Amino acid sequence: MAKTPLPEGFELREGWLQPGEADALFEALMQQVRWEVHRIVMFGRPVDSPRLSCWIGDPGTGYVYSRTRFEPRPWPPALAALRQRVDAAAGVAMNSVLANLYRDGRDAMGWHSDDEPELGPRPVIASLSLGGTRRFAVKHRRDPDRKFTLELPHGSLLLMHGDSQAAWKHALPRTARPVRPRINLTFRRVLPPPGAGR
Ligand SMILES: O=C(O)CCC(=O)C(=O)O
Ligand SMILES: [Fe+2]
Repeated sequence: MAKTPLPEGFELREGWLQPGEADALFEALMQQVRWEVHRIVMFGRPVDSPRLSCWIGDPGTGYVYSRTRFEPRPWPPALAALRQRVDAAAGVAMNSVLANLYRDGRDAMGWHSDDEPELGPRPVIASLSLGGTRRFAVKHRRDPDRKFTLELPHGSLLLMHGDSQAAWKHALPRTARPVRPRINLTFRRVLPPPGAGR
């Protein structure tokens, strides 16, 4: 069936992983990832983020997120081979991934863009979804009439590139529907700080 094309900079590949492969990856990540509550700063106050997370990456890919610095944990075995496939799909050598576990419909992520300076001006982000399908909401930063939602099913890969972060915000809203736990992996390429390697 024909689907409405997404705005430039967004591309959804459903069934990027076969269901069996996606099931196995979900189970492996549940075991291998050190899931923790990240504290973020909101309106100047520290709050627990409503989900479990783990920042994973190569050494030197420390990352500031919601004004909190995270040092990456090493890559779990389940991601070692997957990483190369993500790189091939995205056309970028990813060096880090933010893993999020949404335990139920109350876990969520608020409106933001992945526009941290460490990612450079037009980052490529590859977002792999596993487990329960959740709705991903996108809205334009300047034009409130431009917005859309996407269902992100088990095994799907959402690629965001170009102006997707500079011009748009995204969120993973809460839902009152019963939903299975969901893991999302957003692979990123953190650039070395200016002056590094000289
Ligand atoms: O869970 C999702 O699909 C979104 C995650 C996200 O936006 C992020 O990690 O920056
Ligand atoms: Fe994001």
